[in-house]
Amino acid sequence: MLLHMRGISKSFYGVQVLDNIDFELRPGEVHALVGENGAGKSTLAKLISGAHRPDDGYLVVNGKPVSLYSPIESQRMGISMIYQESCLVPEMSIAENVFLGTEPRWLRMFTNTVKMKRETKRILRSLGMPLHPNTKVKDLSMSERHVVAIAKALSQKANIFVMDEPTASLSDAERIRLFAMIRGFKAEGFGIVYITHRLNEIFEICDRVTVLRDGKRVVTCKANELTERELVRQMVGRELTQIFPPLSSPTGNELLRVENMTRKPWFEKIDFRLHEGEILGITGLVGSGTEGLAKVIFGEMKPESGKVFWHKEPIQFKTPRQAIDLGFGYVNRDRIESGLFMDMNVYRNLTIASLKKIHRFHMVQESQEHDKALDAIIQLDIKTRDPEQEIKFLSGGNQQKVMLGKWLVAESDLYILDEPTRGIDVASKSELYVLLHELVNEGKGMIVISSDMSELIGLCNRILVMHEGRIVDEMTHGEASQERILQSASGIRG
Ligand SMILES: Nc1ncnc2c1ncn2[C@@H]1O[C@H](COP(=O)(O)OP(=O)(O)OP(=O)(O)O)[C@@H](O)[C@H]1O
Repeated sequence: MLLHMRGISKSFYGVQVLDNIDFELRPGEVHALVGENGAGKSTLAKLISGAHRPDDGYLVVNGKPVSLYSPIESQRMGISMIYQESCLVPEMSIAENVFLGTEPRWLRMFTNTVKMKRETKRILRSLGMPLHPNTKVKDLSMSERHVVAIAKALSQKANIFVMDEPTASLSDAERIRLFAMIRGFKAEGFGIVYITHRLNEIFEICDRVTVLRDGKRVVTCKANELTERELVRQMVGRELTQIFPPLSSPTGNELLRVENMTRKPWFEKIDFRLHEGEILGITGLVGSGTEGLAKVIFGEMKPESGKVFWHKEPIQFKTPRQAIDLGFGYVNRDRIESGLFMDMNVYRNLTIASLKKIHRFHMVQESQEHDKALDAIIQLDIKTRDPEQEIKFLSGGNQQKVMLGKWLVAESDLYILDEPTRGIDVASKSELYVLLHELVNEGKGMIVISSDMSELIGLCNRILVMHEGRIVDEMTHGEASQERILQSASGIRG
């Protein structure tokens, strides 16, 4: 057994987050860890990687009991936590990142850069990605950064990898490459703890699955012993029959019009309209221009040319503040950059875009602020011990809900949502889809940018597909299929 955990319990400020958990990892196994937002998955992962110490229970790693519970000890024992790109220093080269903190020495004094580069090159080759060790991490794509994070783990001679939502920001092609790499690790006898909300991945790559619910282990079994429906029932504790609410057709007036909009190198000559009551989906492969388009509409980036009309009146934003004042809300795909203030409490993060409305004599009306924020907490079922809690202590999925909640509190009229359900569990997703429908039924407009094709097809009235900065296809809800979207996004059709 590579990893053996028995009777693990953990509380934060008196709130039990993990309760008597048993978990194990065998050589050559990918063991999925799933559950709703806040179920305790990341906390368990942090216990394995030594970032937290259990209140009760014990861990045995590669046959040795863990005593210190520190990241350095767990690294020495063969564990590596692969945090997407966040553990890398963008300004440093690949080789410097791979050996950061473990640089090979020459005469005990000087860094042996030649050895460092040679070793980096060898590891990258073995991973099937022959990047130059001198390349700066900031110049790499998301999946290349991922490979560097894995190379770093391998350089530390790890045989247990903990991956927390590793495919969340990867394209389809990048995901396939990661899975090939994981299969290689299995063949070497390495073990992987794999946390995901994408349930189809469990059947594709995982051998066993453990479901957590409210900090308790509900079941551990072979992945092929469960159907997706049963898995969801175990996670949620009830049957979840319909994910998407029925679509109503938009009948409203034109809300937004984008005309001949260009911002190179992101996109060119973009034209589209959005109506009251409409959910417009926009999709494309990584680099197709969808992210830049959202930023330009929200005033975060200036267009080179083109016009935007709001209720048929031309508008030109100098700052996002002007967009917010006009009723625009924008959920950025990157949670770190998104305008969440990690050291502020949940209340303030939810009301930050609406403070102008709840000011009186230059003072924030606290009771009004709390009232509005609590509505959003209830509507989105945000799991927080106390809304006065700093948002950094919320689980990832619950932070994502706060990003959306901010625009509910602001009572926005246009929602630009870029990957809005990233990191959100399946039950919360279905509740969120109902909420989005309620908003458009009130006459609001919504642009949903998503790489999840089933989400687009289930949720949107119309879908635009972008390829290399241009809109290459447009389809109604009835015309949409995964095949057509994929073909258009790859430039095969249109
Ligand atoms: N350092 C901390 N201090 C206080 N509470 C914490 C801390 N870390 C986690 N929690 C709480 O523990 C609970 C479990 O969080 P955890 O991040 O493990 O959930 P998760 O299953 O990974 O959720 P998600 O799917 O949203 O990522 C949450 O209620 C969270 O707010």
